[in-house]
Amino acid sequence: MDSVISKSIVWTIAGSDSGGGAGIQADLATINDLGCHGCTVITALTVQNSVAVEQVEPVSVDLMLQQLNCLLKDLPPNAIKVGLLCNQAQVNALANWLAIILNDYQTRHGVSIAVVVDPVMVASCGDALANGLDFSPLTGLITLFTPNSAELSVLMGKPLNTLSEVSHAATTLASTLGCNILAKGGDKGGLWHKDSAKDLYVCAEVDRVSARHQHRQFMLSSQRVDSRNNHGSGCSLSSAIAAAMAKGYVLHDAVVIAKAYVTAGIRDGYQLGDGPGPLARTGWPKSLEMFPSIASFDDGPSLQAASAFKKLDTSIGVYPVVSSIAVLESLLKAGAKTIQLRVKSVDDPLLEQKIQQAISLGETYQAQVFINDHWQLAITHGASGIHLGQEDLYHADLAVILQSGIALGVSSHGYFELLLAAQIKPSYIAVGHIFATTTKEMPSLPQGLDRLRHYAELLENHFPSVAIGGIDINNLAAVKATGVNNVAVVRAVSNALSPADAYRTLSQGWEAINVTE
Ligand SMILES: Cc1ncc(COP(=O)(O)OP(=O)(O)O)c(N)n1
Ligand SMILES: Cc1nc(C(=O)O)sc1CCOP(=O)(O)O
Ligand SMILES: [Mg+2]
Repeated sequence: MDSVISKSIVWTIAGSDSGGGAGIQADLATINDLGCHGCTVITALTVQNSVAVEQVEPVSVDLMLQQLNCLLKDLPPNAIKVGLLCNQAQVNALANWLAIILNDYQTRHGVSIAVVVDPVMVASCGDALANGLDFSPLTGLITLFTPNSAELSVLMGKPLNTLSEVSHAATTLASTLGCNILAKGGDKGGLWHKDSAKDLYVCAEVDRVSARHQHRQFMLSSQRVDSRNNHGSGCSLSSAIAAAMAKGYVLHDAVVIAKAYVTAGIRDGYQLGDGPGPLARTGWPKSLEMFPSIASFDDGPSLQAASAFKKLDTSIGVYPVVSSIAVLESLLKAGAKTIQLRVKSVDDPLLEQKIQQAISLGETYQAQVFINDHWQLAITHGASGIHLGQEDLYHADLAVILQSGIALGVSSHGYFELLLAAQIKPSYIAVGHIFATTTKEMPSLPQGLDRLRHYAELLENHFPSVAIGGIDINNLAAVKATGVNNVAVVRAVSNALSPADAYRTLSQGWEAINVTE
C-alpha cells in the first residue's frame, strides 16, 4: 500500500541560480528543510556562480503561465513565494493570474493563500538581476513584501540613509501595495548595524493575531553573524516565511521563525567557490538564542525587563484557574499548591474583597495564589504572583511589579508572543490555546500538540512552560508527552460537579504520566 504523507505545498516562482546558493535552489532547500514540499515556477535561467552573474535569460510569459496552470491542476499551493521577476511582462502576467486564482480560492474554498514577494534586483555578488520594475500590479495580492534597504530605496526612488527614512518608506510602500512589509537591513543600507541584523517589520493587517499587535512597526534584531557565507539569505528568508505560513503559522510567527532559520543558516554557512558561500540547512529552529529580539518601532512600549522576575517556589503541575472564592478554597483544601483567581467582570463590586480573600486563603493553605489582570490590587494585598496576557502587558507597570518581588506569569499565542514574553524574563510562560475552548473568545486558532511540542522545547532550560486551553483528563497524557511542564485548566475543574474531586483526579493523573524521551 502507498504510504500517505501529508505535506504542505509551497510554490516558489523565481529564477534558477546555477551556482546553487540562491534562487530556486535555495528556496527548495529551505522549503524541504522546513518540512514542506516545494514546487517551482521558473522565471529565468541565470548563468552564475558564487562570484558573478554572467547571463540572465527570462522564460517567456507563456511558459511561466503554463507552469502555473499545470501545478494548479494537481499540486495547489498552501503558500507562494515570489522571487526574481525579470521584466514588466512577467510582473503583469503573474498579477493577472494571481488576481483570478486567489479570489477563486477565497470564494470557493474560503481559503486565503499567503503570497510572499521578495523583490530581487541584485545578486549577493553585486551583479544586477532585474531593474526598474513596477510592482503596483500586485497591489492587494501580496501578504508580505521583503525588500532590503537598497531595493526599498530603488522602489521609492530616493536614498534611505536613516532608520526613520526607512520606516517612512516602508509605511508608504505598505499602503501603496496594500500589504505588510519586512524591510531587511542586511545590506548596509539605512537599517544596517554592525552588531545586529535588524529588520523592520511593518504590520498593516495580519489575520488571527491580537489587536495589540496590528498596525504596528517592530524592529526585529538578531545577533549579526560575522560571515560572508550568506549567499541566498534573502531567498531563504522569504521561502522560510512562505513555508511557515503554509504550515498554518500566522505571519508574525512565520517572520520570526524564518529569521531564526536564516541566522542559524548563516552561522553554519560554508565557503565552496571563491565568492560568498551558501547557508547551512539546519532544520526547524529549536533554540531560543537563534530567534530575534522584538522592539516596538512606533509609539507602542517595548517589552523588556531590567532583570528576571521571581522564580517559582515549586513546580506547578496542574494549575487551576478559577473565578469563585468557594471553588478556590475547595481546591486549596484538596491540595492545590498553585492557583489563579481570574475575575473577568470589570464592574464586580466585590473584586477587591475577592482578591484579599484569595490571598489570605493562600497563606492559610501555604499555596501560591496568582491574581489575573489586577496587578495593582495583587501588589497591594501581597499576592504570590500576577498573571498578565499580552494585551495586559501594555497597561501594566512591569518595573513596579518587578520591584514588588512578586512572580509574574505571561500568556502567549505563538512564536512572536512567546518571544515578547521571554524578553520580560517572567516566572513562567503560558502557551495557548492548545485545543478549542469556550471559556474565552480567541483571535488565534488552537495551537495543537505539534506546536506545543515546539514551544515546550524552545522554553526548556529557560522558563517553566504552562499549556492552557481545552485541557482535560482525556487529553492530559498527550499534552504531557509534548514535554510541557505544567497545565492550566478552567472548565475541567470549575465546571465539574465536584471541583475538588476533578482537581485531585487531574493532578494525580498528571503526576502518574511518565514522559519518555
Ligand atoms: C495560566 C494562564 N494562561 C493564560 C491566561 C490568559 O491570560 P490573558 O491572555 O490575559 O486572558 P484573560 O485570562 O485575562 O482573559 C491565564 N489567565 N492564565
Ligand atoms: C483563560 C484562557 N486563556 C487562554 C489562552 O490561550 O491564553 S485559553 C483560556 C481558557 C482556558 O479555559 P478552558 O480550560 O476551560 O479551555
Ligand atoms: Mg488578562
